[in-house]
Amino acid sequence: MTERSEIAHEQAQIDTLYARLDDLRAETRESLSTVRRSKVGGHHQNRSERDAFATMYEDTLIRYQSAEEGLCFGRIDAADGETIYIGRIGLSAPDRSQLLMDWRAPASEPFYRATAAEPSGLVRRRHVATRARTVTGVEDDVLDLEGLDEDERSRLQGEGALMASLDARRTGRMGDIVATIQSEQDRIIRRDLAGTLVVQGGPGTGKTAVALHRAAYLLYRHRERIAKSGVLLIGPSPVFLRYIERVLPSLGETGAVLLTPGQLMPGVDTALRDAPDTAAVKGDLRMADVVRRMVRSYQRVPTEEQRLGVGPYAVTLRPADVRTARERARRTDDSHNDARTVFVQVLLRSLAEELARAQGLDTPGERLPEFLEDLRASRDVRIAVNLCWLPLTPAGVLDALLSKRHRLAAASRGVLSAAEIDVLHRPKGAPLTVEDVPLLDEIAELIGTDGVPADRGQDPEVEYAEAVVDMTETGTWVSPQQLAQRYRETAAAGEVSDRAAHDREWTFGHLVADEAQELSPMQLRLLFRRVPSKSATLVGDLAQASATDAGRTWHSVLDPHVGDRFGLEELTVSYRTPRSIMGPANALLAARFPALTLPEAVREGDEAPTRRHYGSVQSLVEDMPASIREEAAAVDGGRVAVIVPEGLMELVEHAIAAESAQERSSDVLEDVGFGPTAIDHRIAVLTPYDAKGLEFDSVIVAEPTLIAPVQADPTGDRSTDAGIGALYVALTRSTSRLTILAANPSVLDEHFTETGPEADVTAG
Ligand SMILES: Nc1ncnc2c1ncn2[C@@H]1O[C@H](COP(=O)(O)OP(=O)(O)OP(=O)(O)O)[C@@H](O)[C@H]1O
Repeated sequence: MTERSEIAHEQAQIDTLYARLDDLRAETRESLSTVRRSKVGGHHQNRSERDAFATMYEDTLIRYQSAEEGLCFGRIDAADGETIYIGRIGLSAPDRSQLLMDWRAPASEPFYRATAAEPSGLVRRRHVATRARTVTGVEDDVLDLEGLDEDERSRLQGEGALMASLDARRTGRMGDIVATIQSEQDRIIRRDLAGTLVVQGGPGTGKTAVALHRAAYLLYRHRERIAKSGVLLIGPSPVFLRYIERVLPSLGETGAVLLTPGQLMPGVDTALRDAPDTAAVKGDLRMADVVRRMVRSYQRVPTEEQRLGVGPYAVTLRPADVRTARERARRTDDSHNDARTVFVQVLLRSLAEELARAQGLDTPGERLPEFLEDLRASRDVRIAVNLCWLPLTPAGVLDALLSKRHRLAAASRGVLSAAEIDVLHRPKGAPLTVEDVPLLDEIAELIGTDGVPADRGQDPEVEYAEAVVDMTETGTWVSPQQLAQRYRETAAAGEVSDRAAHDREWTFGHLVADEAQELSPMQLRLLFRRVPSKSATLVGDLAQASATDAGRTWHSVLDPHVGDRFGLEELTVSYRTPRSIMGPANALLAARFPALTLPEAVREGDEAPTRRHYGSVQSLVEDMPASIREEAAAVDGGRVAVIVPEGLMELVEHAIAAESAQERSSDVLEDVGFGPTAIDHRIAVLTPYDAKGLEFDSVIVAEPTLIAPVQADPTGDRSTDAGIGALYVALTRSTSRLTILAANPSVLDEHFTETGPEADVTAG
């Protein structure tokens, strides 16, 4: 058959599938309206049954809606003549025969795994490309060995479909890759739920894509086990979470909670980051000891006896009695605030004996309750008891620890050095940082209370629900408010996000952590507390770590948390960054990380990277608007990132604002974004940290030496390679164009050729 007749054949199939999808959607909408109409009145059980049905229909509708674009993207033909169509969801005909197989079903596995060398019982795999509901092309991989030579082409499956998707202009948001998952990725996506899995891979190897598809896979295959407890998804920054937030809804999945490490403690939402030396100390596991000692320091035995007034009488508080009460309380093994009840009970009992004696009695006897009440009413007693065992809040303890030097020194004695104590010390009431969150959580664990008032700016349920509704275009039938309300009320995804926001003790069914190389030991300790089963997927790249440490391995990172009980997979092909950029970027890294496999780019790239020299930082910044316009024009509607060292951010913002104020006609500089919503704009100006995990058609990196300083290090000690990871991140964000603007020499000089003198116009 010719390609045209093949397309016509597949069009007929696709038409049948969409017709079935339309029928099912109409049926579900009808059922949902019926349930909603009958929603008034009835007793509690009826109402909750109706709510359960409404929930089910809403979820089903969201799934159907999310499947509209690219409903079916392939088919496999088995050697025994059976043909299976593969799609975003499963569909069956009214007679229950299978029309379309969900990509996550076991029967779909060969679509992703089969190669000419190992055809998995297939003779052919076909990729079907569609636009809206129209078939635009078919591409076949012939898998029958008889029909093929030994051929390396089998390593990349569906090469045409893959390349088309990789070459497409970026939209600012990550999309799913169901149609073109590669076999090394599929193997990871379908790994068992149990245990911890680490996926190491260079920039653009699909770690984020794999992590998200794995979450969707696990929610599908183990819905019973993990949908109720949910999947916790951690990403490095708010802008990153915004970048990926549509992928799971586009796969029809809503049962995941997306948080940054600054949001892991209920009631706290911070993106402030400590300086690297402070962050390193706060992230060290020794801090668990320090905060434990700090909490215990609130359980004090006075050095002397004290006289306490109780109405007209006086009683003596004796150190020995306090010690006995403290021991009894500590023996309960309860947390500080819970054990305090026992402490107070035991201590008040002994004070009641005193009070009885003060009133001429041998023992309190039947008047005990009355004596206890008198003791509780005494201000002296209340103060004395609190001084011995104060009820605590996590924020209060942390603030005292970090702002009171003597307490910090006492809690850290023999654990931290004087220099480490110095970098921790800060003024009272300083705002909370991301690195404080695991400390707060550790304290909360020890004192047994959430204690922190809720302080989330926006309602996370409504925000998430909006993304789901927007993504799946279900707005006509389900409003974000309805969905968010349901999230709050039902045992579905929403309860999970609600609990995550309000209940520190909620435990998740699975953890997915992206950019896991950024997680400190204390952050990992917190995360594994949220997932006691240790069922986790951690994806990251040691070479992209902000804190460069060439000696760090995944074993050293995970040893304190799971020992050596974790699986390690490696991804080696960069789908994002072309060879023209990946080559020199890898060269920068190769000497520093000899143990790491640096990724091979799958695409050649048409554009050589550019490095421009300026006479001064000022001329570089002044020329920035022109550089941006040039790149925006070159990618014609695509996305541009300007990656700027933190120290230059203000200057750059100013230069762009000044230029765009002058410009009258419509100009790309009017569509420049900063901060967490930067990616909603054609031009995103980002710090190297915020650029983590993102990708753009064109990337401009400003003054690299402010990201990774050139070290004059005669000893050749590579451990001083600060910022190399961050610079590697910046360089590898591009899918096609890279421009480096530099006024000063940088570590890139030896790897990226300077562009000719015509670029040097502003040099002075
Ligand atoms: N099998 C695939 N089919 C189509 N596109 C893919 C595939 N695998 C990866 N990609 C694309 O490659 C790009 C890089 O993927 P991703 O962001 O997941 O990489 P990463 O390893 O997380 O990168 P980084 O470490 O830089 O954050 C994305 O645009 C992704 O959609």
